[in-house]
Amino acid sequence: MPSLPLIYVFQDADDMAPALADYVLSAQTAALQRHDAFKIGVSGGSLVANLNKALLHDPKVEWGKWHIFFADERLVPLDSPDSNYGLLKSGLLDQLPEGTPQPIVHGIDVTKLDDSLEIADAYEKDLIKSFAAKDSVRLPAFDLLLLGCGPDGHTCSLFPGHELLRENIAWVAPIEDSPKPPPRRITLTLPVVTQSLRIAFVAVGESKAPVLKTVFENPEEGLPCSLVNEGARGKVTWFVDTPAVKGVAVQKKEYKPSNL
Ligand SMILES: O=C1O[C@H](COP(=O)(O)O)[C@@H](O)[C@H](O)[C@H]1O
Repeated sequence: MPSLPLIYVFQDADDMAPALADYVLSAQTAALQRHDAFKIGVSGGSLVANLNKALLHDPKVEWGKWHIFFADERLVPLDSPDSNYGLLKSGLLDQLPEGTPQPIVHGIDVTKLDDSLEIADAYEKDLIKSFAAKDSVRLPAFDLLLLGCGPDGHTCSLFPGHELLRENIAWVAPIEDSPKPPPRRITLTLPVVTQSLRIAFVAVGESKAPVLKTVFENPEEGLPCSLVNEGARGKVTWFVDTPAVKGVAVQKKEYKPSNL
């Protein structure tokens, strides 16, 4: 089992899309064989546009069997431009061809927006129910977690140097002081992230190059993305484009389609 993350580099987002689709579909196949459902966690941000390119017109995606959770969510109304739910809906799900079976999307309880702890606890209860982890001791294992990497190295709403990086009891935690607006959010915690069966980061564009240099060349700095690379050894794949790794010393691999 490889201990370093696999890093696939593509010319640009369009070039990346077929490989990303293939990777997601192979996770979907494995999940459907395992439990006839695909339990996937997604980030917001730039990831959604890349998912749109990869999956929107792919007939092999069994949307009706998808259970979509959020790796993190901002505590804002669902129709706010800051909502990760809203972004996924407008940026992908609303564009699916008419008649496409709809996935089950696990959003936050927006009636409790002023109580971040209550929202985090309710989301955790949803995970307990959805993953049948009744004793709430066994961590939920997403079939696939698709993550972004912020320019500061944050992923989910786990920010560099933040105390939440040490959270090892809660599965879902509130954050009231996110350095990136909006400040109030909930996030999966690191133990839940690294428990996932597969994790893929998607990072596109030159603006990601400085942070990816630190993530890959100086993992000892402990940026959240490096902590995921380390904590989920052997399960992490990066999909990046050439500008995102300009000047970064990484061992690039060529993507081999899974022949689905
Ligand atoms: O605030 C957030 O940012 C990260 C990174 O976003 P990106 O646009 O730089 O890719 C995102 O993954 C996370 O879900 C979001 O809440």
